[in-house]
Amino acid sequence: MIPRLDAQLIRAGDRATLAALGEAARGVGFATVYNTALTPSRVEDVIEMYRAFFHLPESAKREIDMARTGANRGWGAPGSEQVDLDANPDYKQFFDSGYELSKDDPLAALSVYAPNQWPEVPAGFREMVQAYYDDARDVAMDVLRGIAAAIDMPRDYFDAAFAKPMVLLRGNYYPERPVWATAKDFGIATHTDYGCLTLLATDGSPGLEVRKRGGGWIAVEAPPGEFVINFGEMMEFWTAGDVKATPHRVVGGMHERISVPLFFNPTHDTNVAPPGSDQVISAGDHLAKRFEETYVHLQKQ
Ligand SMILES: O=C(O)CCC(=O)C(=O)O
Ligand SMILES: [Fe+2]
Repeated sequence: MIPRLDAQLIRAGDRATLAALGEAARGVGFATVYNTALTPSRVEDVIEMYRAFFHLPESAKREIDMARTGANRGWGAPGSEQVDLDANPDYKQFFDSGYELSKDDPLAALSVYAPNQWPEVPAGFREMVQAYYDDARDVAMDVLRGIAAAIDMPRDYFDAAFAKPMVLLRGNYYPERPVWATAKDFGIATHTDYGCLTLLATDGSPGLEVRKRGGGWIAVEAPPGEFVINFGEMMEFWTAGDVKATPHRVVGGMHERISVPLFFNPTHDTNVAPPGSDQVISAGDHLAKRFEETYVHLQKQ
């Protein structure tokens, strides 16, 4: 149901692989990819680095709490994101880092390019996370080129939109599902991602569930080194609904779990409206709007 695809075959333009990718993009909206430039041991190291960060005492994480800022860089406490307004805020914690512009860049004041906040410990956290950020962006760009080809667009159709991309890298930490959790409490409640493509690494634990077109949920698991990919709202706009942004969630269970999504969002000024329409949908406006809806400290009410 969820296809497993070889990233090198996507890159090489292998017909059968692109056909499966196109089918996933138009259908269930999820696939997994393996055999990327990011080796399993590299991904494991990154996951363990995030785990060490999340295991720090709360006081250390509070030092870089994003709730003290007007943006979304640094630590997000439990209950600080509400992705579904019909559910309670998520019980997960997370750490977000993103694209930084030089101070004199005309877009530098926008909150989608806010400066990162790094913890002092664990040692080497910043370096490891930044190196992963750079390499995961290349993997995501390659997959996106494959998708363009798979849906009969020029392979480089999306390239120009990623010059100053609002790419966000997140570490999610799901503790054991709390005893107080009700039917309205989730690790992450049902949502669609906001951008173009999400490249998700997990520690291999189960938890992610993907909504089937006809209703019901499919569990998706991937060990470190195999990535779950899915498509976001901007991609659905941009392809006039050809590519699907599929709802997904994590209810959470008996064991802690780490996942590391890279949200591959384009440059702020990109128009992600359907090609040939006279609509304008600014990627930056859409992202800022979704952030203001879902981060509790940015909600306006
Ligand atoms: O942890 C997961 O498997 C999914 C996380 C997710 O959907 C998200 O962070 O947007
Ligand atoms: Fe998601």
